[in-house]
Amino acid sequence: MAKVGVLLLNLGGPERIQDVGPFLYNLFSDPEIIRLPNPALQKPLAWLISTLRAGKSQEAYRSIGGGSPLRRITEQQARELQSELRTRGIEATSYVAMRYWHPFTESAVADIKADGVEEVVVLPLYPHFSISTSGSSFRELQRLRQADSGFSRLPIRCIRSYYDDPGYVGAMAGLVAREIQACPEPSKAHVFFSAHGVPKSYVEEAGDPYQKEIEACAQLIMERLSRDLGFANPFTLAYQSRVGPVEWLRPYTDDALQDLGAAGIKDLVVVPISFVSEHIETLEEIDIEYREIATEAGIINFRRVPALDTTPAFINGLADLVQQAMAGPEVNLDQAAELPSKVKLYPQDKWAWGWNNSSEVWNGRLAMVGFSAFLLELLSGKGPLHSLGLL
Ligand SMILES: C=CC1=C(C)c2cc3[nH]c(cc4nc(cc5[nH]c(cc1n2)c(C)c5CCC(=O)O)C(CCC(=O)O)=C4C)c(C)c3C=C
Ligand SMILES: [Fe+2]
Ligand SMILES: [Fe+2]
Repeated sequence: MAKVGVLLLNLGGPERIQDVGPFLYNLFSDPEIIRLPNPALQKPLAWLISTLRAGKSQEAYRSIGGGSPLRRITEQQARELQSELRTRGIEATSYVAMRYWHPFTESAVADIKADGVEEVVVLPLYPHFSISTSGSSFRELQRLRQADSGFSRLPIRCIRSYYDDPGYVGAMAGLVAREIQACPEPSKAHVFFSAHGVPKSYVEEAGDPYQKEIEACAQLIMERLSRDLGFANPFTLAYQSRVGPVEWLRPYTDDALQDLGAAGIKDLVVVPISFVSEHIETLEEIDIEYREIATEAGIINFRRVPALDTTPAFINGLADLVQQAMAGPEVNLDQAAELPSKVKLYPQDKWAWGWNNSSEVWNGRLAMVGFSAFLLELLSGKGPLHSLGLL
């Protein structure tokens, strides 16, 4: 039997407060996170945004103990998946590849090669595909494969997403059911799915299937709750973690919580739907920030469903996915990262008046020109801001 390497993809998180700045710089340097018409400006802009955001982010990481638990949990998931696969007679070894922090994708690939792995199964720890998450990690792996003939020779089977997989959906429904049952009047609890947001343009202009996969997933979890346990609770889906000034998927979680409070909802079961591990956006954003907003809006009982972490039903579901992938054809990284509709992100080259997509593109371009001039002035010490005594 071939030696199988299961490569788990995740985003990574700063383990100590001093990691926050460099972690954010890596994240904002990724064109799949911030898309610029001019790639030369990516790094300067990443530096600027990470510098501006670092204070707020550090404060959030401090409030959850000084760092992200993502590496510890992901490595635990990897160990438990490996042991489940071995129990099933599959000689697999699992590896963790983080996109923006340690252990980086390069080091996972180096370990795969050093261990003499003969075939690879790529499994994102993102159940729903997005350009900004699995898509970005697939592209990073593709770059490494193209630069390395040893790695590129290994057969590869990529799992693109599994938002509709019965194992994953069942594991989520099990966790949601426990929180509904813990409510004073279970049948009255309102189920509130809070998915990580993405900018609206990813979906509407670039063809990101993320929103469709999230909507279908929430529906499937509710159907499973109804089929297996007879629950017929009302539910809402909203999007959290907005960053920057552009429009993201709506409704926003904070607005939706206020609306539900105003509508008289008292018992809320909050389901963090895009995440399979506890991390800053569950522990800080939901448990602290959104809980406060909900309480102010009149919600009395705010119960947050825990993330899947190493829930046995989830680990079993992941093992099933790996087994299915191994039994199926090769699926390369290009196929895994492909978008259903290929739409250019910056199609509007013609000027058009008004607040429209074209004006947003031109605003972005003008901002880039202004930003470059500012950087040049900072470096050269000469320019209009110095003349005015502002620098
Ligand atoms: C600016 C754009 C961002 C997009 C788009 C985005 C999408 C996205 N992210 C996750 C999951 C995670 N994000 C995490 C951290 C994180 N993400 C962004 C920005 C975007 N994410 C920032 C700035 C940060 C850093 C934290 C902060 O300052 O807010 C993490 C790691 C968290 C940890 O514990 O360290 C995860 C995981 C998903 C699922 C997603 C889109 C589908
Ligand atoms: Fe994120
Ligand atoms: Fe985020």
